[in-house]
Amino acid sequence: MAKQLSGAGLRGQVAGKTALSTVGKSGSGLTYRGYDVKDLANNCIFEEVAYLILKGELPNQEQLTAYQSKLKGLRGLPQALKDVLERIPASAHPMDVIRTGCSMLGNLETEESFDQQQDATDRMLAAFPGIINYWYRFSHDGVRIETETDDDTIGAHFLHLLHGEKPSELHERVMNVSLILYAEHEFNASTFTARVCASTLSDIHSCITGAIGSLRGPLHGGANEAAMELIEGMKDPEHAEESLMGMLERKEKIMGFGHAIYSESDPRNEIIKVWSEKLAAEKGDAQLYDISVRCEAVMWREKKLFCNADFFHASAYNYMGIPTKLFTPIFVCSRLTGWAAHVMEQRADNRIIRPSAEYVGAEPRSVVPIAER
Ligand SMILES: CC(=O)SCCNC(=O)CCNC(=O)[C@H](O)C(C)(C)COP(=O)(O)OP(=O)(O)OC[C@H]1O[C@@H](n2cnc3c(N)ncnc32)[C@H](O)[C@@H]1OP(=O)(O)O
Ligand SMILES: O=C([O-])CC(=O)C(=O)O
Repeated sequence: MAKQLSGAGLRGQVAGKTALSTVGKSGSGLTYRGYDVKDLANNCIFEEVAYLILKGELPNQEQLTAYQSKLKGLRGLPQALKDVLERIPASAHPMDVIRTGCSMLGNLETEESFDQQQDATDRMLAAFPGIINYWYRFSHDGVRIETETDDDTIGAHFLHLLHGEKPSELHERVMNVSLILYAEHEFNASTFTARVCASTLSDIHSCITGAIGSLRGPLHGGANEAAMELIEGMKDPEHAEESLMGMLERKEKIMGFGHAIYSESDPRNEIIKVWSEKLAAEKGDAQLYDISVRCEAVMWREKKLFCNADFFHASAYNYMGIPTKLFTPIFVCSRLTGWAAHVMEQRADNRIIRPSAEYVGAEPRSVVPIAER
């Protein structure tokens, strides 16, 4: 059954055209340029999907190899950017760090004309894992890491920078799946932010910086971190059930559940859930997974609310040793593809986005001289 889309928050209003993705078109599906996300997650690495989203078609082997080697060659960070990152305190939120890093990159390597949009996007795709991990490792461990690795995929590169060693095949695969699942999602809040900014004919770094700010909130990308904070406070499935029942009674919001468009399920959930279970088995510790499964059952039983893409990402990332505060920045490293493709699409057929407001303020009135107020 399709969700009733009306009311506040521009729900259900068509705000433009896109050829990039469909969300919930057949009730629960998600497609990128016509391909089912499940098909892509089962058969591709993230770079193939980034290529598809940014350039329109899946690459052949030769194109993919060339694209991966281009991205690998763009991983180094300018010294001026490293200097800025070193000045950001360890207490900062990594989403603020990546927002600043993106903005600083825009100062150093400004997009001077729209002809540079593909190259500027590839540079950001290659550099974002380095930006976030350079700051993280410097501020938390006091080390200045080399941001260039020889890993073929962005997923492996990210984990390599974070942990200082190449990840296992399983972890690299999960990162690829995760980055594919997060890559694109039509007119969600952060993408719409990027498109509004693009519609003023602004530069791509401004569009992406704004989008990062929108993704940060707990109602959007920040939910994967909030979900982790929730489940790590639960001792076992029984305790999870008890805690959730209390939260529901107090009418608290449960992060990682529900969706603005999907009505019965988020197709990304069943995919990442399977990988979370595999990671639990690898670790020989299913506690977080079992707690998450119980949360899913309770939320459906009590409220008909389902896990969105973020919920099982929490346990999956945790099993791979990723600190909770880096969860949403990984989302950024992926969604950058969708944001940039939307910026390009907006630029190709642009009219400034400028809706109207229903005025609900004071009736017309005159200024009373300040001495008489
Ligand atoms: C990658 C992503 O960005 S996915 C989204 C990540 N965000 C979250 O997980 C945050 C938690 N979820 C939510 O806040 C919401 O479900 C959103 C923001 C995702 C969607 O918001 P909406 O479209 O306004 O939700 P919707 O119209 O379905 O809400 C219906 C009712 O269910 C309630 N509800 C929706 N989600 C939840 C939840 N997670 N916990 C508790 N109640 C909820 C709403 O409060 C609303 O109740 P009301 O009518 O009494 O106000
Ligand atoms: O579409 C939305 O509103 C939020 C979402 O799931 C996403 O951006 O991936």
